[in-house]
Amino acid sequence: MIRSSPSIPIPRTVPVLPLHDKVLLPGVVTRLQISRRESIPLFEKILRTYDSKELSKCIIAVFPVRGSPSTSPSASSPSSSPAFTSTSSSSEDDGSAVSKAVIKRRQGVTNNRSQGPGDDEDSIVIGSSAGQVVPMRPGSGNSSSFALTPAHLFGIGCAARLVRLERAVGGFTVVLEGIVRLRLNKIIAHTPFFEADVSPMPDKAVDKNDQDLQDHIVALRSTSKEFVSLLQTLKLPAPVLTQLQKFLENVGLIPGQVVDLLISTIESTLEEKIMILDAVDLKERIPKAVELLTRQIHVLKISQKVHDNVEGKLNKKQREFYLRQQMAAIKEELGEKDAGEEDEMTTIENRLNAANLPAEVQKAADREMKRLRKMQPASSEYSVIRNYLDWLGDLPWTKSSEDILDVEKARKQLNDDHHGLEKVKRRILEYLAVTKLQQMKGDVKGPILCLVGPPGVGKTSLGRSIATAMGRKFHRISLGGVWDESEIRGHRRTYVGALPGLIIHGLKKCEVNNPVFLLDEIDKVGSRGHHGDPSAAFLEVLDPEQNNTFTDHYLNVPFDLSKILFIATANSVDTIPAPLLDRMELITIPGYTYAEKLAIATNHLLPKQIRQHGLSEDDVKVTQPALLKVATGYTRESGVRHLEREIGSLVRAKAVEFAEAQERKLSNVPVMEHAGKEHKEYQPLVTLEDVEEILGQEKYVNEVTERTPTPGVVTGMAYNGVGGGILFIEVSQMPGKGLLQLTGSLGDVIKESAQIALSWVKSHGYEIGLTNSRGQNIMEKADVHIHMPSGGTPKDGPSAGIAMVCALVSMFSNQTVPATTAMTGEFTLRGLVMPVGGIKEKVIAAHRAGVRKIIMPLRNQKDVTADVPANVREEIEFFYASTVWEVLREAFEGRVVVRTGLAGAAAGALDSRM
Ligand SMILES: Nc1ncnc2c1ncn2[C@@H]1O[C@H](COP(=O)(O)OP(=O)(O)OP(=O)(O)O)[C@@H](O)[C@H]1O
Repeated sequence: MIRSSPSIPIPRTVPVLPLHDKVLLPGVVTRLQISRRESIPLFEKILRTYDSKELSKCIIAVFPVRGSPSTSPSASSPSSSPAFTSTSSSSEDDGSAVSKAVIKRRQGVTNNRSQGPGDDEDSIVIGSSAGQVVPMRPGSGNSSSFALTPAHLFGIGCAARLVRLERAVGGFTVVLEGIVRLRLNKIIAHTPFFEADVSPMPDKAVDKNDQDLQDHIVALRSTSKEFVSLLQTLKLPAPVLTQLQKFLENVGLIPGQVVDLLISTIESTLEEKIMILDAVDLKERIPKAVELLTRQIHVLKISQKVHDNVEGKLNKKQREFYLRQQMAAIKEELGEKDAGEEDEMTTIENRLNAANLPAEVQKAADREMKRLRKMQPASSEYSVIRNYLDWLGDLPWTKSSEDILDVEKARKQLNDDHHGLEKVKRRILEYLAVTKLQQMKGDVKGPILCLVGPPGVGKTSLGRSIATAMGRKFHRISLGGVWDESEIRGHRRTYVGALPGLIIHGLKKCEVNNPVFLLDEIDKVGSRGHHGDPSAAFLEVLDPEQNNTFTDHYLNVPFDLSKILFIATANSVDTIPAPLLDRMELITIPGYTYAEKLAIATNHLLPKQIRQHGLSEDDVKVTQPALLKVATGYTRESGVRHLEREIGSLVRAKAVEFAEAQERKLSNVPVMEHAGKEHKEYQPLVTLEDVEEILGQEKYVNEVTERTPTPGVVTGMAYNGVGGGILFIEVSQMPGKGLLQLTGSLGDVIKESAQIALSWVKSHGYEIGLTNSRGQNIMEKADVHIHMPSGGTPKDGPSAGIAMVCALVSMFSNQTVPATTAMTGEFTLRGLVMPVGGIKEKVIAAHRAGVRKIIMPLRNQKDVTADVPANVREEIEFFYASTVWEVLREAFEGRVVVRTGLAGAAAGALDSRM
């Protein structure tokens, strides 16, 4: 509140309130918290003496205190607020040294100085009538042990009227109104509180003829007007402003009061305020005040300018950043934070700004930033949030690489990198062409490709070629053995050490949001792990309708995966869950024939290995028969990975020879004498004979062609997801009671096939010519044992049915089936031959193994014509059967007596039911 000081009579003796770190000026109302021991008795007494209505009659003298050892600025009353406050509040607990210059002048007026032993500068007695020297206790270090003496009181103070007095925790709350300046003549009582003899020093009336004074008043008027108009921009309450303006109209009459009031509102130090209190003469006070006001106006103008800049030119985020910088500077000044820490914040913020986050993500980032700012950097939560923000900042939310959708270029790339695979390449090019058209329309929602085939047939390298052809980044995610959903989707942040999943990790690594992701071995993803089903996570990732809002558990904000080109690979589709399979377009890559392997080795693997070993194509040349031998004698696989490894060994051996030859050349040692050994000149050519010398003995012999036909042994054909192969079925009988024994790591289905085969043979023993009469049991006194070698490899499925029938008939009839004749086909109890899968792989593998005649179900004929390469078909004789009678006739080439009349009737009856 602003009040003009009324003319109130001031008693000559008044109680004293020592004021620490604060100055009360006439005309100003202030609120104080009283908690010092020295002041409490005064207010206790006032409360006892005056009732509340008479309180305003109580006059006390308020003198600033100097020399208090506690010189730290008051935390509860910061004097830095530029805002205008007519009623200020302060704790008088805090002490501060007052300006020595002012004090010294005052000392000359009222104090006697006593320089006794042990006295220091502060041991001053105010007023000789006090009659005593009160030395300050040496070493009194804190405010609680600070013993106030009259010597600490400043010589000029202010008479004050009590406006309000209330008890508060630990003392009192008082509101005082300054009335008039006072001079401290002497202290006349010390306990329980100081009482002093004082003389009021009211401002002299303004002498209109005093030109000096009038000039000062003119300066004061214009400065104070400018000051008040600036205050208006700070949005002070309107009533306060009008009151202030009215008050200023009287500046010509009461310039002293105007000065006192304005000075108490502006930013000024304690020393400056004491200077104003001390300036009793108006001609001294007004210029000082004008100086302080002018300074304040400057400060206000600058902050106004900064404010306008911040408001006008910067957007919301920049303004926040700017203000935060200011705050950082203030905090640093106050010693509350170190500069390095703020730097870290700025770094994170800059990174987030650079990441161009989508609105929803930005919101999450802002929220976490806010939390981070309030945290201690040493806390564990701090690093968790910091990590999270790092992830947000590192992800390519909007960064894409430019696509090259040039079908011709892609065709060239695929042809350069891969031999053959015509169908696969055609399908990939179709896919790229469609993607290109879709992209033109701005709608990219192609199917997910899944390359299915045995290991080493080039699925991964096809994926890489697609990425290169499109100019996209390539990332391979190996899914073999992924059992937890969280490996794909990440862990929630509530877990200690939580991290995002494989998809988000891949994106961070690629640094763009449209890479090619190769999901390798998607068929090996474990379903139903302990912690959620990982294949279920893929349902979302691979669904073009849903994956634009894929939410990783760790990030907890959606990331748009729709720009990623997903290509999956699998060895077999059997273990891929149906819903996942449904989302993918399958492209099957069968195993290679030897002719294809030879071409791949010649055109790709050999040149690649030569390059990798630092040689040139002229340094190593391998003949075609030698390469074929490496493929047939040292590898047994559908793909070419082992072949590449063996070729690598071959090239390495040649590299050593080559290096030695180079060394000899450099040291000029004659070829024959080097190191005492005999050396031939380096030969780049590797021939058929050299292969065994370099790679050692052949690992695989052609099992089929090397075998002599044996009764009870038949060649079957297998396909187990990682490629085709041949397998042998061995049957023997021994004395017993008609039991069947099965070995060779067989599954339930294959075991049942064996039982069906045995039952059929037993029931048709007479027709096949194994028994002489219909009722005779061929196993009356015998047990039968069926074994399939490679006991370590699990086998299952119904496709060995007809091979088992032939093996049993062969054993019972003692007739052989040629080893180069292989067969596959499911067999029913009624003698029907049912179609089976994996024909292409089985035929190619059998061809590799040396099989030259294949018996298979009639209904598989179309697979042979459509899928089996022509060169393989040409070298194999196919026989298609629909009943087991036909199989037996073809397998034994007429050597088994089939009672044709009966068998033919049975076969005809069966045929009509098919
Ligand atoms: N048709 C081909 N032409 C040229 N190189 C080929 C061909 N097929 C495979 N390769 C080469 O064979 C090697 C193995 O291929 P890759 O790693 O792509 O097999 P994969 O099918 O992905 O196997 P896996 O299923 O075990 O991951 C690679 O070096 C690849 O370049």
